Amino acid sequence: MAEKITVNNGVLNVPNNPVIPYIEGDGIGPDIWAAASRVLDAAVEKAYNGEKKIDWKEILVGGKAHDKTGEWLPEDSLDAIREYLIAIKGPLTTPIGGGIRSLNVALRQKLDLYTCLRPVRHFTGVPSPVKRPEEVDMVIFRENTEDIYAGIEFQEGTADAKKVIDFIRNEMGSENIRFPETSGIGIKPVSKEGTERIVRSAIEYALAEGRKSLTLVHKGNIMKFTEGAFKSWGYDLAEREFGDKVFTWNQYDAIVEKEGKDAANKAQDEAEAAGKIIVKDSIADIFLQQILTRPKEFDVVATMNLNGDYISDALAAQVGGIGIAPGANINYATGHAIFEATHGTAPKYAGLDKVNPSSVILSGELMLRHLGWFEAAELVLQSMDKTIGSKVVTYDFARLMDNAREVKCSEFADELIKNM
Ligand SMILES: NC(=O)C1=CN([C@@H]2O[C@H](COP(=O)(O)OP(=O)(O)OC[C@H]3O[C@@H](n4cnc5c(N)ncnc54)[C@H](OP(=O)(O)O)[C@@H]3O)[C@@H](O)[C@H]2O)C=CC1
Ligand SMILES: O=C(O)CCC(=O)C(=O)O
Ligand SMILES: [Mg+2]
Repeated sequence: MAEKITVNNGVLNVPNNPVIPYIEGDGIGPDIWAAASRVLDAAVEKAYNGEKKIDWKEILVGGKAHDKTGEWLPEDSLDAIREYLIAIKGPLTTPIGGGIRSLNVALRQKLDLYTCLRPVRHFTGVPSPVKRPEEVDMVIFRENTEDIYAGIEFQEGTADAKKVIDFIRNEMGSENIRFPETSGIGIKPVSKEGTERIVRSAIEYALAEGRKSLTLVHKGNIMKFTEGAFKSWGYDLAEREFGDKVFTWNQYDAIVEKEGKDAANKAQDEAEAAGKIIVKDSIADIFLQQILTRPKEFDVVATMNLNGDYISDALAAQVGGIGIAPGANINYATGHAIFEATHGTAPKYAGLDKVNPSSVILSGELMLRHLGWFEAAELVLQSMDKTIGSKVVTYDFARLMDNAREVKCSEFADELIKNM
């Protein structure tokens, strides 16, 4: 009998037949969801000989919801995720420059899914534009509820924009709005609480997974009280809450000042040898260069919303592209989580049964792992390795590989199931 997943003190209780809501998504959503759900079902069936099975429950959000109910994000759908805790979704369209605000962002905000977890690793045989893609093995913790991404914006020419601009100029005395008559305005909230909970999640993950370092990525030299504060709050939290489990670059600098560079290097070497997490930071622009030139130096990454958005697509390119980039939006305290691919609705490919379903399949793999269904998750990974290794791939990989056999989205799912 199908049952609900429940949570007790942050620990999930997962029955053998959990109800899991899914949102098919817009654009390529129906193609990739059809392929992904078959693969996930097959992995669970094979791993547990039919003892476990997911009871998928469709919920409507996006174009399909609007067509059927007149609403883009029906309250019923939100209630279903609140009730069943864990959901998985395809991509949802957001119009540019006007129209509805992002439903993807709204889901994250309404359910307070503050962690956007995006692991980036290379699968053997996947084509890449870089020489050593196997050196990329990073896990991005993107803050998911704040920053300029929160959607607090005032359109150019409106009374609201004028009011905000007048306030900034007249009450706050700022002369820095270059063209006050024709500016739109966006607000960038970054809080101590928001920073601390994402950095805490990232350090807990790094410790649990035996990772080596955490890099706080920011543009704090320019945006001092938002991105700069993220860095300072992050270091403070690491030292305060994780004590001798971490060694931070703050501590390194303090040793340099008192005892010199050699002593600081020695302290860092000792910390590494003792298995402590090295907490460091990097300014966002140079970080984007160094993930290309020195990927081995980066491991777990914590950053704000917009940086995390850019970084996740840039890193995905290094390991074969956005067609293979999974993700999850999680609130570790309430137990709510929505698993979703990093990419969007790729409208030009909608309905062609062409695109790579791997991002949603691997988001499902993350979900299985999150549920504690490790055997099924492993089957998905093994079969992905085997299928790509035999050069049976969708168009995105085929165009970068020699002698590949290009298959459709649904055929790629068939191959994965065959190879389990
Ligand atoms: N979480 C979400 O639901 C997200 C939603 N969006 C929304 O999606 C819409 C379209 O955004 P857009 O900027 O075009 O970005 P997309 O990620 O949708 O697509 C950009 C390009 O990425 C490649 N791509 C995307 N998905 C796949 C896949 N599964 N397999 C292979 N290649 C893939 C294609 O490249 P190529 O053309 O080279 O083949 C595609 O043209 C927008 O409305 C945007 O707001 C965007 C990101 C996330
Ligand atoms: O919500 C959207 O339309 C885009 C979101 C996005 O790019 C992301 O979360 O990576
Ligand atoms: Mg994005």
